[in-house]
Amino acid sequence: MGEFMSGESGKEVPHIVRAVMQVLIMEAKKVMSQEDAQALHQLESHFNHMRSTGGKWAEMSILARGAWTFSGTQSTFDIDTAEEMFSRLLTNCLTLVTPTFDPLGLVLDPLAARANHSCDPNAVVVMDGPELSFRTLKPIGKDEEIFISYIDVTNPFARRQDELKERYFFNCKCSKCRLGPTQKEDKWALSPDKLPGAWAETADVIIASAPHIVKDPVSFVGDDKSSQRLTALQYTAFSELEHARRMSEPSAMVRILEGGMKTCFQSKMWPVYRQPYPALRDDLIVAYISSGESARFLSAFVHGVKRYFQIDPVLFPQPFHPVRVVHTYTLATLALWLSSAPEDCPMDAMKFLEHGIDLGVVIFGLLVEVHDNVQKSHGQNSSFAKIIQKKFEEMRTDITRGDAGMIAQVMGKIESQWSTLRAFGLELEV
Ligand SMILES: C[S@@+](CC[C@H](N)C(=O)[O-])C[C@H]1O[C@@H](n2cnc3c(N)ncnc32)[C@H](O)[C@@H]1O
Repeated sequence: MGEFMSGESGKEVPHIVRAVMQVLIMEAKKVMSQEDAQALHQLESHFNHMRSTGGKWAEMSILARGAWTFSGTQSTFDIDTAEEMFSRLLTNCLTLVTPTFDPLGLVLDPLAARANHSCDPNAVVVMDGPELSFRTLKPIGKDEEIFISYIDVTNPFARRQDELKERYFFNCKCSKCRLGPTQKEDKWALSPDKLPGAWAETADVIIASAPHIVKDPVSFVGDDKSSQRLTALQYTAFSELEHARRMSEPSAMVRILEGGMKTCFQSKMWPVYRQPYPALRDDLIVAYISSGESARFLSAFVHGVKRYFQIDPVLFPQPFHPVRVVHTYTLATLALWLSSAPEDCPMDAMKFLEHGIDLGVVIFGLLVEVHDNVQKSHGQNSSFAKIIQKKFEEMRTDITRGDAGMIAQVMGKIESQWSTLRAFGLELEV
């Protein structure tokens, strides 16, 4: 099974361009096995569909031409072949990620590319260096089709449908989409007419400056005035998420993400698990950590606690869902940091004491949970499972210090600590 990857930072040249160049060169120089080349050419490309997308294709075609030119394969392939390869990779590449889902580039695996999409998938793709595996989320019977997700399936119905249509050229009719916009992803906390006055005014200002927003099909809530206001706020919150994702500087990201979260929180319309509210929080946790500022680690921890109790169990119902396991591990790592660096953050120790939080018990409890689920989420022999095993052993040694009875004592405290921790997370208003 051939596998080619592209780019690590890719700031200058888009990953997709590097990937196309790499494939064209591999084919031209015949370093790709015949079997792989055959598997590659059998993949769906949607070339004709893409060419009919007007302005969007004009942009893509420039990138495809660039890849063809810089690959130096013009004497082997014509531009149509290069453009078709571009479409094929766009349809079939997966994002190359670390075991903790940090994006690195693109990967194309002709076998993995055969998996179709569902917004209620029975499998999830996990990567570990050069290895790619499908981990089950539900029992899959013999001859039953394996479905993965190509997009963020926690998004509302219209957004999922739009993304799949635009990028993959199909109308999703999965078990979840067949139910339409009726599921948890589409629930508002209140009906649109309950929008607080200050936010109604903010929405009116947004609409006055860009009236087309109220018809945006992906954010559309309804035609009456209150629904139009909610459409405008939903459009704005998603735009803020996209804006933050284009930033490279953590403090700029923090500012924009906090603004987006304010829209979701203060308008009172968003349940804590409705997108883009959780995505803004996820990115904010990462931005706080990336800022390297110790004061922000406590904020990251508190948001992580809220996510752990109130969001992840709704968005990822399986405790072994790899994303949920990684989030729990991130929380354990933050707690470890907070417990070991009180001199950097003198307020933290006080804050935890005031709340009756015993960080040692919390860290151990979180690590027990990750340890219990990592075999299913990432696989027993994965590098992530090995890291968890090592951390878990270190923590166990630290707790026992020659007295094996200490583990039982700590385990006995986990339950009461969990209600203290939950209450601590609930105190965070945003
Ligand atoms: C990565 S390929 C998946 C494999 C492809 N079905 C094949 O047989 O080679 C992605 C393409 O498969 C099709 N596809 C994937 N999931 C689908 C679904 N749930 N319903 C309809 N078409 C789907 C779309 O044409 C999409 O662009």
